[in-house]
Amino acid sequence: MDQNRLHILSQTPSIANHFISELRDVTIQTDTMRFRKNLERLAEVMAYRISETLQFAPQTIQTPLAQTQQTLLQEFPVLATVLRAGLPFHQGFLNYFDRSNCAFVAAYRVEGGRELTVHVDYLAAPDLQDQVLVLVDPMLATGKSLVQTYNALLRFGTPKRFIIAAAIASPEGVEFLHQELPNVEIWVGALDEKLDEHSYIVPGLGDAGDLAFGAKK
Ligand SMILES: O=P(O)(O)OC[C@H]1O[C@H](OP(=O)(O)OP(=O)(O)O)[C@H](O)[C@@H]1O
Ligand SMILES: O=c1cc[nH]c(=O)[nH]1
Ligand SMILES: [Mg+2]
Repeated sequence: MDQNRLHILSQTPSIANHFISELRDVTIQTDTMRFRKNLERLAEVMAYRISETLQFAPQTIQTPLAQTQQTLLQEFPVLATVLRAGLPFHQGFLNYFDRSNCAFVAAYRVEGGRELTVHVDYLAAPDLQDQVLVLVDPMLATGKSLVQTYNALLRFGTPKRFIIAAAIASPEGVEFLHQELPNVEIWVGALDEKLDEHSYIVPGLGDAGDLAFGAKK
């Protein structure tokens, strides 16, 4: 796998590993508020790490006592999020990139057929032309949701840089994204072993949307 286009937070031991293991832990994850908070906390760490790769420039700031030069972000990335599991992860990014414009997409996996399909309907986005786009979704399983979401977002303009941020990814999903979206940069909390026969990530954490917001009927 191309290391320049795939960044795995858990490869560098940090407090993020605690958030990831609590997300996975079958006992701790039953506390839905803690589950959402851990997604948010992991997103904050990832936002910080991604911020180090963005463009900064010196800017003059007036304190009550004097002027000082600070090196500040030149532009905030657009944060796009896939409902519904994406919401707590999105909040973590927004906590740090607090001036970002946001896009929301409703995409869901339709299970039960011979092949898993993804349905995209609601889409609201700002102008994406020449923006840095960060597409956040905690689970990168087959990668179909993210590829379809990105393709649907292109009608709002072509970003100059495209970053995907996920909590947990499968090797199959990462491979698929690299194939379908040649310039994508992928950031993940952890890269897991495989997908199971229902396209769930193993070991993974289960169904992120259900764990955050309750089982779908
Ligand atoms: O990589 P893929 O195979 O496309 O799967 C990943 C998608 O699955 C989850 O959403 P889900 O469809 O379960 O919807 P939900 O957030 O409403 O639970 C997750 O948040 C991703 O969007
Ligand atoms: O393992 C998976 C795969 C897709 N969506 C989830 O929430 N979990
Ligand atoms: Mg789900």
